[in-house]
Formats: sequence, structure tokens, C-alpha cells
Amino acid sequence: MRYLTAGESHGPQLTVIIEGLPSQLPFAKEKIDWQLQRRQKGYGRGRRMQIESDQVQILSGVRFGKTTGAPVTLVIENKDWTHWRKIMDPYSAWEEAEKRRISRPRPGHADLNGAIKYGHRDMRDVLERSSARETAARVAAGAVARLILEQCGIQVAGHVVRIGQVEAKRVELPFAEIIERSEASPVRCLDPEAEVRMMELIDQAKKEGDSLGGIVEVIVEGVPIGLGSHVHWDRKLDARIAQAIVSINAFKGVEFGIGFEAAERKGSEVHDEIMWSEERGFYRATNRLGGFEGGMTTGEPIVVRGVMKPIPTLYKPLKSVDIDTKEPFEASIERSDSCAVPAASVVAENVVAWEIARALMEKFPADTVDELVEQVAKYRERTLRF
Ligand SMILES: Cc1cc2nc3c(=O)[nH]c(=O)nc-3n(C[C@H](O)[C@H](O)[C@H](O)COP(=O)(O)O)c2cc1C
Ligand SMILES: C=C(O[C@@H]1CC(C(=O)O)=C[C@@H](OP(=O)(O)O)[C@H]1O)C(=O)O
Repeated sequence: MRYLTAGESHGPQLTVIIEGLPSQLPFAKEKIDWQLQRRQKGYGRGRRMQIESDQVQILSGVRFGKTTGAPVTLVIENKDWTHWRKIMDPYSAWEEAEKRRISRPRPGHADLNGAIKYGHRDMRDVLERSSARETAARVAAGAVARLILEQCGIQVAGHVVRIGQVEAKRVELPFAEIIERSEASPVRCLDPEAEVRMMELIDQAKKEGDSLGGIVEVIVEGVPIGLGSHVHWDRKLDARIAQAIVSINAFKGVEFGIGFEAAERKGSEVHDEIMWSEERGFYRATNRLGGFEGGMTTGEPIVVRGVMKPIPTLYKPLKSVDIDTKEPFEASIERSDSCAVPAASVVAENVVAWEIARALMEKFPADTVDELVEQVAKYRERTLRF
């Protein structure tokens, strides 16, 4: 399974082409649109989210509500396009674009490196594609992956663990409650006390023209043992998930289970002891390693965390240099989010879902979804009797 996305932030649309899906997969458009809506929400987002109302248009690969096995093309409209048409049209008048040309790179964004690398004097040509608007297309792909996972009894949830200085209290909750609580929270946080403080912090950052980052956690339940592989570096599923997370705009790090804390602990306080019972087969007494050993799933829930740096576009001045005049300047006032950690947790859920579905399709190659479901069920049974 693979996908490609295309589209600029202020162009007419985003497009995603997904290839390698099994046929006969019930293609619930409302579930894809639901994931897109979830990504748009979250306390701390800027005005752009009030303009957009993301949903997919299905252009290929689906008939009678099911996949045909052909590539699926999905399109998400940029409503904001109408305001940018004059300068974002592929043949827009140069004079129009020149009036809005961007020559002032923002520290922390892709502007300067992209302009130097691709030879652009208008940094809009970098901004448009480096914008996290593109994550809407990735969420659509992940939402399609979730349709596959659902058929195989695999569920994905996500929540916000930290925003700036505020950390949520760690609580052990049943999976359904994690979904319910994070969904009800404007910052997608499971801890009501931290939620209030996170919102205050976002208000304060906004007032000060500053921005905030944080940490998100994704949990995947119902994964069979042995997705991924130890035999080669690029088949290790934890490594692929790490790439998927760090590829999200502004994500700088990733950890599984207890993560970086493992460095401080002794082996006896890290490794998850192996147990066996008639009903469960092999299982672990703990899940400190977050569901992975040897690049393969252990069958315990996958627990992965990603760290997002603060949003680069600031109202508060940061030093930079104009690429035309070479003069220093301060502040570049652009419309921007002040904190997008809650929204990014939805992106994280969906990019992880994609990697799990891809690994599932690699282990259980199938042309139809029934073939896939059958193989997964048989394998689970075999695992239990191992
Ligand atoms: C959901 C989401 C929303 C974002 N919104 C903004 C924004 O409004 N303004 C901004 O400057 N950066 C925003 N970012 C971050 C930039 O896209 C990101 O920092 C930039 O692409 C540079 O890439 P890097 O930070 O990975 O190096 C957002 C990121 C995500 C995941
Ligand atoms: C459009 C989205 O996020 C955008 C991501 C983004 C950036 O620089 O990454 C900058 C902002 O773009 P604009 O200047 O058009 O407001 C965000 O709104 C989105 O998430 O759908």
C-alpha cells in the first residue's frame, strides 16, 4: 500500500492517490470526513480553520460504496483558494504575485532552506507546500487505513499529554474511555485539571504573540503479534512509525512506551516479562516497551509519543534577514495557529494507522478484504495455540 499527496495550502485543492487497497472494502465516506473534522478542531487554532470545512470527494476506485481494487483518488477542497486565486493560479499575473511576494523568512519554518535549495525568490513557493495543510490529505489516507483496521479488530486512539509547561497526569483508562474523554476535550487531554491549565497557557501565549508545542500519544489496540520484521532495517515497524510521526510538520522526536526513561532504568525495570494463559496465549505482564520488540509487534497495545515544537510563525518579533535587502528585520505578521498540538494528535493517530494497515497488508497480502480478514483470524488462532 502506498500513497502520494499533492496540492498547495492556498491552491484549489489537496489530492491523495492511494494504491494497493483490497477490493470490496466498505468505503464509509462519513468516517473519512469525521477524521478530517477532528483534525480541524482543537483549542489554539487560527482563523483559517473557520474558513475550511474539510471533506473528501471520491474521484476513483470506489463503486457501490466499496473499493474496486483500483487506485483511490480523494480530493479535499481549499475553500480559502477563492481569496488567493489571483496569486495562486498556475498562470497568475506576475505583477499580482509580486505585490504579495515573501522575502522575509520565518525562523523555524521551511522558508529559507527551501528558497535556497529550490532557487525561489518568492518564499511562497516553499510555504505553500511546507504548510501543514498537507496533513489533511495524510489524515484522509489514514482514515482509509482505519477502514481496513476496523475490519480486523484494530483500533486507534490519541490524546495530548503535554502543552508547554503543563503535563497531564498519567491515568490508566479503558480504551473506550480514552476515546470518549479526548473527544470531549477542547485540547484532547484526558486530565480535566491539566486541560484547564493548557487552555489558559494557550490564551496567554496568544496574547503575548507567542506559540506553544507539546507531546501527543497514540495507542493502538488489537494488533496481532508479529507485524513488522526484525530481518531488515526498513521492515521494522517501530522504525516506520517513528518516521511517520517525525514527518508530521513540526514534530521533532518520538518514543515508544517508557521511551527515553529507559535510559535511566535497569534492564529488570524495563523489559516486559512473558506470561502465558489458555485464554490469552502469550502476553506480557507490563507494556513498558510500548508494544514492540525486534521491530515487531508484541501483541500488547502500541504506545507511541511524539513531540511537537512550538509553531514557528510568531507575532512576537524574532530576528531574521530579508533575502532581498539582506537587512535584519523583526516580526513577520502572518495569520497563524498559536498551538496546534490537539490537531496534530489527530494527524499522529492517522499516520500511525496508515503504517499499521500497510504492515498488515504486507503480512497478509490480499486482493479482497474478506481474504485479509480470514487470514488475520486464522493467524490469531494459530498464535493462541503456539
Ligand atoms: C496541524 C498543524 C498546524 C500547523 N499550523 C502552523 C501555523 O499555523 N503556522 C506555522 O508557522 N506553522 C504551523 N505548523 C508547523 C509548520 O508546518 C512546520 O513547523 C513547518 O512545516 C516546518 O517544518 P518543521 O517544523 O518540521 O521543520 C503546523 C503544524 C501542524 C502539524
Ligand atoms: C491550513 C492548515 O494549517 C495551516 C498550517 C500552516 C503552516 O505553516 O503549517 C499555516 C497556517 O496557514 P494559513 O496561513 O493559511 O492560516 C495554518 O492555518 C490546516 O491545518 O488545514
